[in-house]
Amino acid sequence: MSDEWLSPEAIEAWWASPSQKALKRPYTAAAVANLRDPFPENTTSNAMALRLRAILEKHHRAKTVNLTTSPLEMSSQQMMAEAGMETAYVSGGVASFTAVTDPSSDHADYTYDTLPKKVELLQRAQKLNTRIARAKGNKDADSFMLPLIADADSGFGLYTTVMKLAKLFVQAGAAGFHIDDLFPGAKRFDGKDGEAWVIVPMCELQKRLTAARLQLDIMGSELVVFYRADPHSATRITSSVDPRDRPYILGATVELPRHYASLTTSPERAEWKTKAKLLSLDDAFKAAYPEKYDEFSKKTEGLNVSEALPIATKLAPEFYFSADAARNSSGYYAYNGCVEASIARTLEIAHLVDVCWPNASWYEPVDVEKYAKGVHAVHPDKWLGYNITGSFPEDGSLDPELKVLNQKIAEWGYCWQFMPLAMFTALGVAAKNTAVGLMQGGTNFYVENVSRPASKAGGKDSVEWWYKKPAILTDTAAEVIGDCM
Ligand SMILES: C[C@](O)(C(=O)O)[C@H](CC(=O)O)C(=O)O
Ligand SMILES: [Mg+2]
Repeated sequence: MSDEWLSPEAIEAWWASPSQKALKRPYTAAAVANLRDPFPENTTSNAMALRLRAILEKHHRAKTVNLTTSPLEMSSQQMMAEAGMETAYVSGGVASFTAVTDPSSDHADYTYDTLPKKVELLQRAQKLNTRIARAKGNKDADSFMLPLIADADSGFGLYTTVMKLAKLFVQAGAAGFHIDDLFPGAKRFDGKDGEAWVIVPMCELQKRLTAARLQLDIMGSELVVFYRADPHSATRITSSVDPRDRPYILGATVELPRHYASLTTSPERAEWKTKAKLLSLDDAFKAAYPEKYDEFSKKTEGLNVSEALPIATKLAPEFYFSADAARNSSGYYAYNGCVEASIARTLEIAHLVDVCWPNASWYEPVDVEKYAKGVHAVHPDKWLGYNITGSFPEDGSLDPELKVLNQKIAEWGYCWQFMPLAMFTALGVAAKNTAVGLMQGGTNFYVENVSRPASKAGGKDSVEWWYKKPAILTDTAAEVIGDCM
């Protein structure tokens, strides 16, 4: 145990260092020192996180974007490194199919240690690669180590789980992770009924990110925290408690005999939504009583929906608005997802995170540009991330736009972009060719179409794994141990 490690002054000095100085903590260095373990366990994670920080800053300054994907295992990860990719993403969506005992669509319902375990495996694989390369005399062996940016989803619970999760990621050697504002357990991808994208209130998001930051500080961690903003896709929010969510919470403006939650069929629900004329409290009041809106607005500043509603009805006794009527059978409120909501949230929490990313399952250029402008207007030095997961039109209609997409993304100020499913899908394509080839061409197909191209693809080093590559380490160890005769 070193005095320096447990000294609040040393923690403050670290907070003033280049990697940390843009962050603002709502707690003291003394509180962090009190919570520290006797010894730091951040070595690999810190080295990789500092490497990631340098990469992000380089691209941010040059107005270029670092594009990457999600490796499934050591082989695809090594190919990414050899191809010159500078970072790698560890996707929860991919893990839902490949790192669990019961694969399913991505509901982020795997255990909270699933992604840290995946990171640990990939990290150790990278280290193995590095040892092999060094044993073969490669002076640049270190370049095989890609900083891994992992999916921490919603943090899997309240602050204690978030802290445990952050700890596991540091121990596993992650360079970064992202946390979103989804409600754990409610994530769905079909979204047919508009109930799939449920976020927590602003205060809960802030607690999550503060908990993550606190755990990283406790561990003396340089890990890069990404806020994945989901409000622009959200259709539901678990609570109306936070005044900052008031502009986006929707309520019925027409009184109907039954509330939304009591309806069971999709057509009934759709009809209800049309008849209820959903609006936010402010928009509803403004539309009904434009002449009284300024007074309402002044009197309700800083109040949440339930606090502001009685003031509205005092000013206009005939006014009807009910956020409760629009709650669904899980009790969640209706939410007007829009890019403005994502920007507003990002600006509230920017001091706690290093990278901000508007999560989208499809290319929405107008919103992507708006988000970057909105965040950079206030925080010009904040790194921005971007992803596209969705499928692309097979008729090629979007191809001309996609050809210049990365350049545009970079111009708008994004320095990191990833396509989480690219490698997963590509391996499927390669697997199909291999399976069909083996069926038709037998062993000779393997030699001609797999192992020989693998040797060529690896240059001096074959990309064929099995015994050939790591054998050099076994031989070296055997030499060191000797015969002991
Ligand atoms: C990027 C992502 O976090 C992932 O797990 O790969 C996805 C995003 C998506 O599929 O659009 C997710 O978890 O939602
Ligand atoms: Mg995910």
